[in-house]
Amino acid sequence: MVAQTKKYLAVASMAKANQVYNVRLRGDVILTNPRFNKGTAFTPEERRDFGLTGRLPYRVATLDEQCQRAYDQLQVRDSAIRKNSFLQSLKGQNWVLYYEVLRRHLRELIPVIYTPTEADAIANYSHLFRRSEGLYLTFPNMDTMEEDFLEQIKGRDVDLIVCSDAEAILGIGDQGVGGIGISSAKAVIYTLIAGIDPGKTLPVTLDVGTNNEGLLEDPLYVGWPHHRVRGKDYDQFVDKFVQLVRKHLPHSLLHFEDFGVTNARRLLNIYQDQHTVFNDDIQGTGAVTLATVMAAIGVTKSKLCDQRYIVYGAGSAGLGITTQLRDAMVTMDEIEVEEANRRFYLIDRFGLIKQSLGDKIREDVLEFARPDSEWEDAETDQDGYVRLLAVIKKVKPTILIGCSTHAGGFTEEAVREMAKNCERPIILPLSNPSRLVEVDPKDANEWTGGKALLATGSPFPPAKNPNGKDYVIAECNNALIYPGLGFGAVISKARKLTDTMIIAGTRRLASLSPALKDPDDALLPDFADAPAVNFEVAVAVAEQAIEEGSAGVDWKKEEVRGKVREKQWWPVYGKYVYDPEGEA
Ligand SMILES: NC(=O)C1=CN([C@@H]2O[C@H](COP(=O)(O)OP(=O)(O)OC[C@H]3O[C@@H](n4cnc5c(N)ncnc54)[C@H](O)[C@@H]3O)[C@@H](O)[C@H]2O)C=CC1
Ligand SMILES: CC(=O)C(=O)O
Ligand SMILES: [Mg+2]
Repeated sequence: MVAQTKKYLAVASMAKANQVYNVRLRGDVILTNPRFNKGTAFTPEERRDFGLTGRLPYRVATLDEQCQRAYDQLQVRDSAIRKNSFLQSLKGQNWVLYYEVLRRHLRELIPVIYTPTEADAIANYSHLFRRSEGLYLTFPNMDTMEEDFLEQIKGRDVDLIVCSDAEAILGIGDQGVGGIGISSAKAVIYTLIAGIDPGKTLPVTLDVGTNNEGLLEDPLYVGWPHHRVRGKDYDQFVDKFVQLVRKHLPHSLLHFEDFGVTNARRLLNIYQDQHTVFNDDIQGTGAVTLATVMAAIGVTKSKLCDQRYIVYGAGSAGLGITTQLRDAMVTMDEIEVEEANRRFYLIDRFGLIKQSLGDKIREDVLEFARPDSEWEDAETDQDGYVRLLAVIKKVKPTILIGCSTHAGGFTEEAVREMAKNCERPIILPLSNPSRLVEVDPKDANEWTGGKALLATGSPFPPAKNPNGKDYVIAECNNALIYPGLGFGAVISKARKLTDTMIIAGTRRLASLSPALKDPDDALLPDFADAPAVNFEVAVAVAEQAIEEGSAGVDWKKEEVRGKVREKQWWPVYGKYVYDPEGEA
C-alpha cells in the first residue's frame, strides 16, 4: 500500500502548490507567524514585497532542502524527548516545514510526537514549557472564559476543538495543565493524517486542578496549583465551555480526550445530542479495536458472536471497546443484546466483574457483570477475587484485550493457558505508553509458538515466528482511525457523529487489513499508510452521513471523494501576493 500512499500524496500536494494567497503580514510579523512563514523559501519577489530581503540570507531554499536541514538537525538530538522538543519548536516556526518533515518520516516520527514520547513530554510539561500551545481555560478564570475563548478564535474559522481535562492522560494518569500536550498532539495527527487545516484546529486544556501531588509540590508547575474541582462546580465549568463552543462554533467537531473514567462516558451522554461530539478513548478506541478484531476473525474464519472475550481493564477504553464489539455483534450477527453481552468477561482491579461486587463497580459496567452462580467453583485470590488466570481457565477465551495500564498483566502462565485451548489466540495488549503494555508482543508470540494474532497500542518491533519470518505487530491505536472519523464528520458538516457513521469508517478500515490477503501479515495497515487509510475512512463516514441524512451539505455520494480531496490541507507552500486587505 505504501506506493499507493505516495501516489495519493503526490497528487494531493501538486494541486495545492499553485494556490495563491493574498497576505497582509510583512517583515518580522510574517517571519514569526508559523502559518505563513516560509523562512529561506520565500522567493525574491516575495522577499521584496513583504519586506524580507534584508531579513533573510541570500540563497532561496526549496522545501526539500529545508526538510533535509531540519531532519539533519533532528538527528543530532540524542533522545526521543529532545527530538520531541525540537519538533515542538519547529511547529512554532513554520507549519509547512514541520508537517512536511513529519510526513516524510511518518513511521519514525509519530512515536516522537505521540505515544510513547509525548507521555514523557506531558509528564515534564512545566519543565519543558516554551510557548503557548492553544487555549488554557482555568477554573479560577471562569468569569472571563467567553472573552478568553473569543480572543483565541478571533478571525479564525475553527472546525475542530480537541479538549482534555487531563485526568487520565494516555496511561500516565492525572497530568494537570500538561494535558494541553495531548490535545495538541491529537490535533497535529488530524492534520498530518487526515489533512485538516491546522489553522482550523484548536487544542484546549480544561485546567480544573490536579490531584497529582508531584505536580502540586513542584515550584515550577505552570497550571493551577489546586486539587481537582469535582461535582457541580466541575460540571458548570465544562458546561460553560461546551455552550461557548455551541454558540460560537456551531459547525465544529468537539473531540474529548483523556477525561477520567467517571466523566468520560457521562459527558459524552450529556452532549452527544446537543453538538457533534466525539470521545476518542471510548469511540475511537472502540472503532479501531473492532476493525482489528474483524481482521483477526477474518483470519480465523469465524464470526464476532463465535468469540469469548476477556477485556482486562474496564475503564473508558475497555468499556468503549466492549460496547463497540457488542453493538457490532448485534448488527452484523443479528443476535439479541443480552445474548451478545454474555460473550464478555470484564476484569478490573477487583478481578472478574461479578454482580456481587456491588459498590466496587461502576454503574455503566453492570450490564456486563457476571452472575456469581457461574463462578462458585472458580479459583480466587486471598481477597476472594477471581483473577485473570482463573478466568482464562474457565472461559477458554478466543480474544484477550488489555487496557488496564497494568504492565505485564498478561503473564506467561496466562498466555500459555489461553493458547492451550485456542488455535489462533487473538491478544491485544493496548495500554500506552509502551512501558505499560500488558505483555510484550515478542513474548506473547514466543509463548504461543507464533500462533497469536497480535496488536498493541504503541509501536513495537516485529516478532520472529518459529519459521524465521517476521510477524509485524499492528498498532491498534485510535490514531489510525479517529482522524478520518473526525474529518468525515467535519467536511460533511454532520450534525452528529452517529454510531452508524463510526461503523462505516470501521468497516472501511477493516477492509484494508493486510491480514485479509495474507493471514501471516499484520492485522492493520501500517502507520506509514495512515493518510491513505484515513482518506478512505473519511469518505466512508461522509458517504454514510449523506445516506442517513445527518450531513449538512447537499452533495451526492459520488461527489464525496473529490470533496474530501479538495478540502484537505497539505504541507505545501503556495504563492503569496502582498495585499493590505489580505489574510491574517
Ligand atoms: N490503544 C489505544 O488506542 C488506546 C489505549 N488506551 C490505553 O488504555 C489504558 C487505559 O486507558 P483508559 O481506559 O482511558 O483509562 P481508565 O483509567 O479509564 O481505565 C483503566 C481501567 O483499568 C483498571 N485497572 C487498573 N489496574 C488494573 C489491574 N491491575 N487489573 C485490571 N484492571 C486494572 C482501572 O481500574 C480502570 O478501570 C491506558 O494505558 C491508555 O493509554 C486508551 C485509549 C486508546
Ligand atoms: C491512544 C489514546 O488515546 C490513549 O492512550 O489514551
Ligand atoms: Mg486517549
